[in-house]
Amino acid sequence: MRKNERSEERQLVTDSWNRCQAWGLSHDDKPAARTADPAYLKQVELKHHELMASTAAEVVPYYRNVLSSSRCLILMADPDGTILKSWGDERVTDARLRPWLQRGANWQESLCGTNAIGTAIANQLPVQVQRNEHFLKQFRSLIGSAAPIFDTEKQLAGVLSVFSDAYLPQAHTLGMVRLLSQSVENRLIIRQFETSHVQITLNTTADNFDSPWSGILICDSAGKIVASNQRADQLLATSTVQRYLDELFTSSRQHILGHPEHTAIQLVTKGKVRLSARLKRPSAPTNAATTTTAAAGNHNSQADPGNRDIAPPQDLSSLEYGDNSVRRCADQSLKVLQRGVPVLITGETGVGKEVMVKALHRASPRCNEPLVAVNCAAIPPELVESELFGYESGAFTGARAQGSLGLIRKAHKGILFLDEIGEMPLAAQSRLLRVLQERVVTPVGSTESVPVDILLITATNRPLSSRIETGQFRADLFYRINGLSVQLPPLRQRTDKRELIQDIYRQHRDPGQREELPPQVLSALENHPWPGNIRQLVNVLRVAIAIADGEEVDIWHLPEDFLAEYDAASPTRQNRPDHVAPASQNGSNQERDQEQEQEPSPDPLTQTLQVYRECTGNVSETARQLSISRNTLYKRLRELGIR
Ligand SMILES: Nc1ncnc2c1ncn2[C@@H]1O[C@H](COP(=O)(O)OP(=O)(O)OP(=O)(O)O)[C@@H](O)[C@H]1O
Repeated sequence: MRKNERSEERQLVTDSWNRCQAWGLSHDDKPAARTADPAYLKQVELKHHELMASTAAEVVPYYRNVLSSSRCLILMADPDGTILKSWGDERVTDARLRPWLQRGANWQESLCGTNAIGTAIANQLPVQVQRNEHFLKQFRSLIGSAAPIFDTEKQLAGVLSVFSDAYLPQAHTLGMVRLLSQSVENRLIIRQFETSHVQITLNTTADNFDSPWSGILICDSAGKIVASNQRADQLLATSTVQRYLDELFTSSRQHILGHPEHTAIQLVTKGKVRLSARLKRPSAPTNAATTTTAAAGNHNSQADPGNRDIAPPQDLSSLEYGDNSVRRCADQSLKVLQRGVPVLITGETGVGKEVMVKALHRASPRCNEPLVAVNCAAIPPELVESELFGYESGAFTGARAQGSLGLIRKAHKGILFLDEIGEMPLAAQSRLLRVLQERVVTPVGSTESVPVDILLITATNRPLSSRIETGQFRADLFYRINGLSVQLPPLRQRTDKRELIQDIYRQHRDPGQREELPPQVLSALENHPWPGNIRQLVNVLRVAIAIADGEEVDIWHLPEDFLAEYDAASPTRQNRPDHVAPASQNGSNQERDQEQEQEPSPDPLTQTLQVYRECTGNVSETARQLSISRNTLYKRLRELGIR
C-alpha cells in the first residue's frame, strides 16, 4: 500500500477511536456477539435480496478460483453492520471470536469499536483495520479489510469484508475487497436496467471494457442518465445522474445512441479527456442467447476474474483430446437432449461440467435460445424459490414492485442448467418436481401457472445417493432429472492429459513464449494428482506463465503449493536458487505474529492497481511511475483481471 493511502486510512482509524471514546467505550470492554432475531434476519435478507444474489454471484467464483488455496473468510453485512452471509473458512480467527463471524452478528462501531466493517460503514469508504488498530482489545487478533457497496441510487447497500490468515498479503486483501465490491455494484446496476435502458461502458481504452473498473452509464432513450456507477463519475470528473449525454461529451446524444453495439465509439468529455465507450441496448430477457443470472457463476461474465481474458473452448469437438469417456459423455448427452431427455452430469469439482454444458447448448438445436445457468449452492437457501420460480409483485416484503420472472421462465424455449443441484433446498425441490411433471411454473405468491418449455441439464460433484439416504434430496426428483447420467472423469484419470495440458498452456501463454511446454514441466504436470482438476490446472498454468514473465516456463515458475506436492516426489527442486520453505509450513506462530505487527510491505499487484487507477488507465504513465516495463505492467494487469 502506498504511503499516503495508508496514512489516510490511519486517519480513518484515529477518527474512529475518537468516536469510540465519545461513546464511552473502553479498550477492555468485552461485549458478547449479538445475534439478530431470526424473523428480523429473514426480513433483512428479503429486503437485501438483490444485493445478496449479486454478491454471491461475484464472490463464489472468485473465492473458488482465486482464494480457495488461502485461508480466508468473506463476509457480507447490511448497512447496519449485521452479517447476512459468509463464504470461506472461519478458522482464520481464534475460536473465541467465531460467534462474531456468524450470520446475524452485528459490527456497528458504537457496539464493538473500531473494526473493518463498522468503520467502513461509518466512513462509507474502504478501510483495513489491523490488529492493534481495533479499539477493543478483544478484537486485536483480527486483521480485516472492508469496502462499502452502493446501490443504483448511490446509497449504501451493504459492506463486503475479507478476513484472511497471515499468508495472504494484507495489502492484497484490501485491493481484493474493493474489486469485489465494485463488481457487485456493477452487477446491481446492470441487472436492474438491462432489459429497459441503454448501457454505456466507458474506459480509457477499448480493450478493457470488461474490467470492474470501467465506468457504467445507464441512459433512457432520450439520452438522460438515470444511473451510473461511481467509477463513471470519477472518469468524467463530475456527477453524472440526471445529466444528458451531450452535457458530458462533445458528441450529440443522437450520435452516441445511434452507434452500433459491440464496436467501440471514441468520446471526448467536456473536460477534454478521451474515452472509449461501448453501447448495449436493452434486451427482452427471453431473447438473450445466454442469460447471465445473479447466481449463474457464468464464466463469460465479470464474475470470474480468474478466467476473464481467455474463453474456454466453445465447441463440443474442441473438448475432446482423445479420452473415450469424455467423447462418450458429449456424444450421448447431445443425442438424448435432442429428444428432450434430461441429463445429469456428475464429476469432481473443476472437471469441466459447466464448460461441457455450454458446448452442448451451442451444439443443440436450441443454440439460439437462452442457456440459463444457475448455481444452486450460490443462492442463499431462503432465496432459491423466488430466484428460480419468480414472484408476483408484493409477494413478500422487499419484493420488487414489478415482480420477477424467475430464472426458469427466462430459460423458456432454451436450456436450464442447474449446477450443484444437490444443494437445492427441499421446498424448492418440490416446486421443481412440479415444473418437470406439469411443465408449468407457479411464481411465489401467485395461484396462476405459466407454461414453460425447457430442456434440463443438472450437475453435481457429490453423489446424490447419500443425500437421498439422509432425506436431503427427493428420490422422485432424482428419477426425473436423471434421464441420462454421464460422468466426466477427473483430470488425473484422463488418457488425453498431455494434449489437454499443452492446449490449455497454448491458450494462456504470452505471444513471445514457446508453443510447447518443456518436457520436465509437462511431466510434472502430467504426474500431479490434480484435486482441483482442470480449474486447478488452468490456475497453475496462469501463475507459471505470469511468473515466467515472457521466458520459457520452467519448474520453478510453478506455484509454491503445487511445488510442495511435487517436491515430495522429486528432491531435485531443492536446488532451485530462490527456493524458500513456505512460512505456512515452517514458521512458528510467534514468528508469524511478529510479522503481522510489522507495516505490510507494498504488494506489487495492489501497488500496480493503485497507480494504474491514479493514472486513469494510462499504461505508459503507470509503467513510468512504477519503473517497470510496459510488458511487465501488462502482465500484472492481466493477473489483476484488468486487461
Ligand atoms: N476443456 C477445457 N479447456 C480449457 N479450460 C477448461 C476446459 N474445461 C474446463 N476448463 C476450465 O476449468 C475451470 C472449471 O470448469 P467448470 O466450471 O466447467 O468445472 P465444473 O466441473 O463445472 O466445476 P464445479 O463442479 O466446481 O462447478 C473453468 O475455469 C474452465 O474454464
